[in-house]
Amino acid sequence: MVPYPSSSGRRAVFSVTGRLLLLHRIAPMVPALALSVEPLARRHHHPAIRGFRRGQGHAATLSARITMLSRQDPPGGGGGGGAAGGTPLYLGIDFGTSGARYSLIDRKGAVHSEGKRAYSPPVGGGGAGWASSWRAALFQLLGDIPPAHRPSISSISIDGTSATALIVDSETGELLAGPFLYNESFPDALPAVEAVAPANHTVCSASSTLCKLVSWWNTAGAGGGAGSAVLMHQSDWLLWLLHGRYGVSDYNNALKVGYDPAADAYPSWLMAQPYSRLLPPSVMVPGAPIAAVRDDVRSQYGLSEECVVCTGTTDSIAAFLAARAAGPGRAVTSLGSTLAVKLVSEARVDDARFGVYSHRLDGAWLVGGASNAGGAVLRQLFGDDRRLAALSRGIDPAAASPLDYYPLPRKGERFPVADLDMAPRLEPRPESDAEFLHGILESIARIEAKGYSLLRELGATAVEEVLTAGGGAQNETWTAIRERVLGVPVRKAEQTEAAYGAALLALKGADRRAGAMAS
Ligand SMILES: Nc1ncnc2c1ncn2[C@@H]1O[C@H](COP(=O)(O)OP(=O)(O)O)[C@@H](O)[C@H]1O
Ligand SMILES: O=C(CO)[C@H](O)[C@H](O)COP(=O)(O)O
Repeated sequence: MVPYPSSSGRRAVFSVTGRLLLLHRIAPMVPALALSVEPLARRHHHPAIRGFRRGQGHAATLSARITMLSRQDPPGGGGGGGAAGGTPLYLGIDFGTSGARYSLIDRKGAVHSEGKRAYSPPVGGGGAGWASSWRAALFQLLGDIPPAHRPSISSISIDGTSATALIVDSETGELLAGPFLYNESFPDALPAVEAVAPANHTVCSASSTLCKLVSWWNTAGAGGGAGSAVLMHQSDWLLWLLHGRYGVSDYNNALKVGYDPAADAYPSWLMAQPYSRLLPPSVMVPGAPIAAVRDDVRSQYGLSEECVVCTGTTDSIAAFLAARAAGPGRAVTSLGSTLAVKLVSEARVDDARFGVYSHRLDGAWLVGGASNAGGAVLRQLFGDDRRLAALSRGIDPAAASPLDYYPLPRKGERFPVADLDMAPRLEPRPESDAEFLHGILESIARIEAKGYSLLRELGATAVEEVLTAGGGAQNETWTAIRERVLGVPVRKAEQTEAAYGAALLALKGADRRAGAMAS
């Protein structure tokens, strides 16, 4: 057995099959999550963890396969060279649907290092496997950062997919239930949520975080099983792995559990519910300093004692931040696995009937929603991105496709139509793959256009320009099709990765901490 370096009173050993098992209890603050991690992770002795229990109380054997896709060292500042003169650096990490990425920037916004890791759920599926994949990807990415840069990292922030939540035991750190993913729906809980929330409130969607919490509460929590259970959003949980404190979130992630960003508080109708005690009590602005990095993680990865972990946001808001769109009428469409629109609006608009909600960002309202039609269906139908790019080059974006699809990866749509039972529509399929792709790209553009016109109909500021983020932003043909269909200028953002937006939040958090220390 290979002894795991003991630290803060815990030990774990790798079994001969390279599986990480914990021999005895560990410091309660250390995240508890037992997984049999492929030997790959052995190189990064990340904090040991405890038995991983889902609602059934049985240890789950999970294997997270991590594939390092790429790491680019920036020209001139890469490899072991490190930031010149120890320039303070700010780390953003994005946990999207298909993978995790990091971006390490300086105060001027120059990228000193970036990288990504694809993750895949363990064989046999299972929600719990996602937590182990995310956790493994987090520590793999920290290990991918050039060691020479790490002491200069002043702050860290993480974005995750919205309405993605976990139920954790705050006594042991063990995962009690979930993760419940952003596009999973819990219609069983909808009547109970609609009975307490205002009509058409953001939480009145079966995929809302509140429906996920209430569904768990009705099956496991109400009977007293909720003792020390707490709700954590995906980015809260990943940040907690770094700082070890419970009860902290941000007002973007907390929106879909019912937090009111205008009042900057949970509404009384929510606080009156028995399950409200699971909610994170400290909901802060995105990019607020939380705490220093935990000693074991800091020493493991060579981070500075000054490095501070900061609150995060959701992935599409991080992408919005990266695009630096400013002013009413400016919008960012994230073309990732899904299609998420964010429009800067003077008026707040929330209407669960259409999957429309408003996020607060500093003094503005980001009105929008997210459709399940997006890159996921492209990958499903055309395989890798290179083929997508090659086929796209054969399409004339000036010609409108006569094909009328609704390209969902599976049943269920959130925006601009909130319909759990909406089925994909991808017929008739032409002989030519290029024609088929043209129809799909144009049909997703029509969904995007419908989304922006719906926001206008509901009272939001009219869209004047759209910047594009996410993997689909690379597709110039699609950009041209979208510009024709939307009827407003559409262009690729200079920074298309949400991780860059998370790094900007880390920069804000470092400045907030400096300001607080100075006052
Ligand atoms: N050239 C391209 N044209 C259209 N879509 C693309 C292209 N390259 C990548 N994509 C899409 O981008 C998506 C991945 O983008 P990303 O922003 O990483 O998404 P997420 O964070 O949701 O996983 C994939 O679903 C893929 O289909
Ligand atoms: O679809 C998603 C997956 O990438 C988004 O995370 C999410 O639905 C968008 O939510 P929000 O508008 O709260 O950022």
